[in-house]
Amino acid sequence: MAQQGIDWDEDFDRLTPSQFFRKNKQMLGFTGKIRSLTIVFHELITNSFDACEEAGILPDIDIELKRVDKEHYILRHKDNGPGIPEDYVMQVYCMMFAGSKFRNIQSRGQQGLGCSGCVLLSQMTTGKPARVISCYKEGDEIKGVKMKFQMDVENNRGILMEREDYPAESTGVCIELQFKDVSYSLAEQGAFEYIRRTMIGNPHAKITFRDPSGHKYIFKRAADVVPVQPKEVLPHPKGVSADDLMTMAKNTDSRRYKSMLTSSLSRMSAKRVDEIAEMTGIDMNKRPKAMTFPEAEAIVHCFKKMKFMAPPTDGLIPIGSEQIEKGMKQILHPEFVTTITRKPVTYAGGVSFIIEAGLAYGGNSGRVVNEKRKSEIMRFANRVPLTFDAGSCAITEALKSIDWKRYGLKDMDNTPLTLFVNIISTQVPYLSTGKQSVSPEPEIVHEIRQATMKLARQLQKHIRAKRAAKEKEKRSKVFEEYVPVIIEEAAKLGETGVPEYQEVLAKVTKRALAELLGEKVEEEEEEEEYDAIIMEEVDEFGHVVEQGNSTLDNFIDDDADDDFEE
Ligand SMILES: Nc1ncnc2c1ncn2[C@@H]1O[C@H](COP(=O)(O)OP(=O)(O)OP(=O)(O)O)[C@@H](O)[C@H]1O
Repeated sequence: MAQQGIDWDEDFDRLTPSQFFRKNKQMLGFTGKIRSLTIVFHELITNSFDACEEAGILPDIDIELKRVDKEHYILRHKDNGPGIPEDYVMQVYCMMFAGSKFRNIQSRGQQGLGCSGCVLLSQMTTGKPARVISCYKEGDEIKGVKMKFQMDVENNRGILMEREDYPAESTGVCIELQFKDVSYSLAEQGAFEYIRRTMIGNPHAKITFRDPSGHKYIFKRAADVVPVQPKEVLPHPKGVSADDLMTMAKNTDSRRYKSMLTSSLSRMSAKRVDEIAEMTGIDMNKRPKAMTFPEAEAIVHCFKKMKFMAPPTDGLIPIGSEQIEKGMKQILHPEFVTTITRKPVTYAGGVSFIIEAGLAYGGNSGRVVNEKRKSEIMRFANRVPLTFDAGSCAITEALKSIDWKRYGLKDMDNTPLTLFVNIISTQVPYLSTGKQSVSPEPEIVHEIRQATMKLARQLQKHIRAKRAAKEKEKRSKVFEEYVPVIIEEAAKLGETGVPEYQEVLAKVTKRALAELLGEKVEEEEEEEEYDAIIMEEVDEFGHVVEQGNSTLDNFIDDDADDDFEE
């Protein structure tokens, strides 16, 4: 009889992270053809932005997507960032959970998965190698290297196939990957829309995109300042768990519990540690390596009961309402725009975050569906557009819970309106590794509601003022039509000449109308001008459209296409 159950020698095995994600690529966000390609754009763009900003460089990104045949594409993505030193190139692109952002710092990347996920998808769908040119500084010298490699999934590392020096003039990375079973689309969840939204949240960036039909779109910079780099912040006592404390204790260089707690946590003074010692009876002079789990639990229990100052907020750098406004004006050319950046607050007791929001109305706001403009929601986390999994997201939940009718928006769906919401945090509580939706923590939902309700009130004022102005014009016309007739007829009846009445009429109509509308008579306020349109030849989305040859062709030898014949 065949043996039942587990054959431990035969069956017991372990997966490398790459093997795990090869089996579960949906966990990296790679589901569906359109979505998969958008996620690739997302990963490469966010990495370029993070790298550029860390180095104080205004991002200038060139993307080219060539269609080889239906659902088979070559993607070239080039940035002007600091580049990746040669020794790290294959780790970045072939090793899952490897990166430089595992600190308590606000950045778009958090997990060390993005780049290698793209290489994995490319390899899984085409079997083609990745090609990278990296130009980086070593001392005062700029070095360049050109590499061709594949991912060794079984061992979570890269296999180098070719390498040569590259004559570098400036720093940056250019990666070329091939994909099958993906699809380029102009739909809301497609790659083009992803770039459009990215530009609203990142007005300091420039992206040049050549689409598969050869159209070149230039999304120009609307702001010339590199965002201030957020500082790394220590975790707040209210935000740590017993397990976090155990990890700190294992990895600290401090020699006592006391110094470990004061140096690893924010808002933790020696006096507060003495209070904890008194409450728990734990000797705070012990060596951290000796910390037991029950001790860690007791300390965290104290944290929960104690009062601390809110976490420091210099680790959070919002886009800023002025910049959001610039981004929205640049891309949407709205009739009206209003933005807000709320004060930092915390969720889960100790993780700080900031909500920012913008509302654009009229112009190119909203999305065109069946030739009609509908309202649209643009969700962002740390400036990155969240394009998928809207249903479960805190932003959707908050916006759904608002009674828009109270703000005069009776048919919200059919209003030409774009609502922008961005959550800034060192720890955005994503619902999955795909990082497409934010967990609906009550504090986050509350903040989003407060921000958007404020914007809705501003819009209501604008719509009311517009309506009143129209009404004014209508009534003015009535006065202007009838008053001259009355004056002329009265003159006839009184057998006198017609007096000069135009100047008086102008004054009277203004006053009479104002009284009718219950307003104070004031000088008309001049509308604020903005130089939103800095593009030359624009298409329906308001972007420069050019035709011509690819500029990227010279960057990587064009032997990529040869691989298809292999
Ligand atoms: N274009 C680039 N220029 C310079 N460094 C880069 C670039 N792309 C990636 N890196 C480096 O490679 C590391 C790994 O990137 P990867 O996308 O895999 O993860 P991540 O950005 O850290 O996190 P996440 O998985 O959440 O996106 C980054 O942390 C960064 O240090």
